[in-house]
Amino acid sequence: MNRLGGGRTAPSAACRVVTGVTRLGCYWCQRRTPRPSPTCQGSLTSRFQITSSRIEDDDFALGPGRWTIDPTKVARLERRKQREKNKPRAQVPFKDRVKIKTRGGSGGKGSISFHSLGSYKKRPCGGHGGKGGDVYLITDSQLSSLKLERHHYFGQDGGNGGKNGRNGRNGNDLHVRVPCGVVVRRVLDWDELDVMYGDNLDDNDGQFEGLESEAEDDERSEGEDEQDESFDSFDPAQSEQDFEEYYEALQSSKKHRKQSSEVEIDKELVNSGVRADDGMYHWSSSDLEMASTAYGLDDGDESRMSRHAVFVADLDQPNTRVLVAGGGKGGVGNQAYASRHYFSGMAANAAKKAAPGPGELSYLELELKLIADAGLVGFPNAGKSSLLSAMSRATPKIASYPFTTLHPLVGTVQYNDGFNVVMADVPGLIDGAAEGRGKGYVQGLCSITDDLFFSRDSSNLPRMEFLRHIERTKALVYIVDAAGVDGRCPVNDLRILGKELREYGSSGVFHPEDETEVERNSGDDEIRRRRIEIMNRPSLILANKMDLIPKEDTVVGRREEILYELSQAADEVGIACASDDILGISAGVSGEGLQILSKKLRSAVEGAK
Ligand SMILES: Nc1nc2c(ncn2[C@@H]2O[C@H](COP(=O)(O)OP(=O)(O)OP(=O)(O)O)[C@@H](O)[C@H]2O)c(=O)[nH]1
Ligand SMILES: [Mg+2]
Repeated sequence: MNRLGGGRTAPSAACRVVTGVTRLGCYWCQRRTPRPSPTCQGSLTSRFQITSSRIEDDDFALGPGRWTIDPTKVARLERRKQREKNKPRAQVPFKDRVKIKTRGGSGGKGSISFHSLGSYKKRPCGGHGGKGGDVYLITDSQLSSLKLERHHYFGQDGGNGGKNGRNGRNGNDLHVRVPCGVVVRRVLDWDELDVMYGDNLDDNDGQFEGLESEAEDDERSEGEDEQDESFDSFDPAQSEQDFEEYYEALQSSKKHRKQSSEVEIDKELVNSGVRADDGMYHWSSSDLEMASTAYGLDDGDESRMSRHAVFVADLDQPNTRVLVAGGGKGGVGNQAYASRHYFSGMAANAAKKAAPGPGELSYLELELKLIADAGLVGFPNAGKSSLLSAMSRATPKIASYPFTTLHPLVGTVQYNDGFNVVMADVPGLIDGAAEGRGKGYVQGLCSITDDLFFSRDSSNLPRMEFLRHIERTKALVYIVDAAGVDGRCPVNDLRILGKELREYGSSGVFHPEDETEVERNSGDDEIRRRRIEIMNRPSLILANKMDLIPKEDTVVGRREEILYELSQAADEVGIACASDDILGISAGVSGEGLQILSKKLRSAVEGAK
């Protein structure tokens, strides 16, 4: 094969891609400098720098004893490559709610095998299966969107046990990267609630494997403890009796486990609703009761039941992880019974226990609540995105039409001493936002309301969901268009913004019945508190587009007048803001007032700590 991938034949369809070729040689003899020879009639006509370009057959003009590449085609390829290089990097599409399915890897099978040689002949020697890999969610501060690669995440299966006591390898754990600020909820499905409440526990195949494998573990350790038993004192009759007792005990323990399945919901353990040490999820009985009364267990509406979700974790710190689906336990190899059931027939009963445990399956709802230090709140076209792009390295879309920004975006304001303020730009608010009016993120909301897993009523107006992205901010930055480019009055705008946020904070969008009992008592409580205190946060008020108001206005002191009126309006609606925190700026044109703004922003964020 030569560099063109063609050997001494003409380039074929299978060998068209030329990768990493820096210089073309003679097609026939591959020499850089073709020499006339009896075997080579070729001559080099052009030299090009080509990397990972696609060369078509018809690029080769094979003349008598000569070949060439169409230079215009190569130049075109080069230009295309350059264009692609200069293209702005595609932004990861924003998503703040996602539903995923996770399953831990299955355990490996336990092996049933017997020694075939020497004094150990026929003695059981099957190794145990390896444990299945777990699935974790781990936070990554580099990510800002919940746009995940897949919707299904499975841990690796454990390896099977082998002969001669070789245990299977454990499956690898899987870490799913999510941005910071993700609230994880686990969807309770019909089956799970049925198991908790229903009488038909025997029909629930596979519900108790976890428990069985725990018992297997106990027995495994028992078996291992007893491995020192002397084989000289082995009595087959006694052994048979032992085995019967053992089998009976096993059966009764299984029965017991099934009967006592409700004991699994340990009332003491359950307060947090997160995974307990035994690897199982526990829910508070009140939570389950709430589910049963809310949806009615007997009405047979499975889809409605499946919407009940339980709070699992609030991942608000970077590099924290939570186990969402545990791997199955490995099957027990028959070496565990080596001492107890010496005869192959008896040990072969171990085959029942050699089956591996399945990995845990869980359906999760992930909800991203951006964690920003400051949130930008303003009407469409006020200049929020312009301000974010002027103060940080974020590249939001800026345009003169309203609702340019349809999903939240964060940027970082960097200070010389290393201090950072993360600022969130959210879609523009309008009058009635707290009741659900507005355009921001409507596409996302439609998909959410259609979603089986969310208990939102699609007949209602879509809520201003993106406001929850400013729930976790420490400070708020209100921004109004001081020049009134769209014919708006900045002072009136501020009044409306204050009113909408107040409504959102106190009742409005906030629906306590959406919260589960566990959520109310755990991490999300903090969010509720913050939400209610939304108006008490340190705030700045910015009058943007000051460049459009001349300093020497015909109306004397027009700029000062606007700032004064804004401070009056802030007092009226109860925005926590001192008079010197009301600034005139020009975010998109002259950049005036941005320096003082960065200082004020820092002190507001620091003051809120
Ligand atoms: N004259 C002037 N125009 C500005 C200034 N800041 C922003 N603009 C213009 O105002 C228009 C809207 O700016 P954006 O930053 O997209 O406004 P926004 O608040 O993000 O708007 P939405 O995303 O639609 O909510 C753009 O045409 C900007 O060029 C400014 O300081 N002076
Ligand atoms: Mg915008």
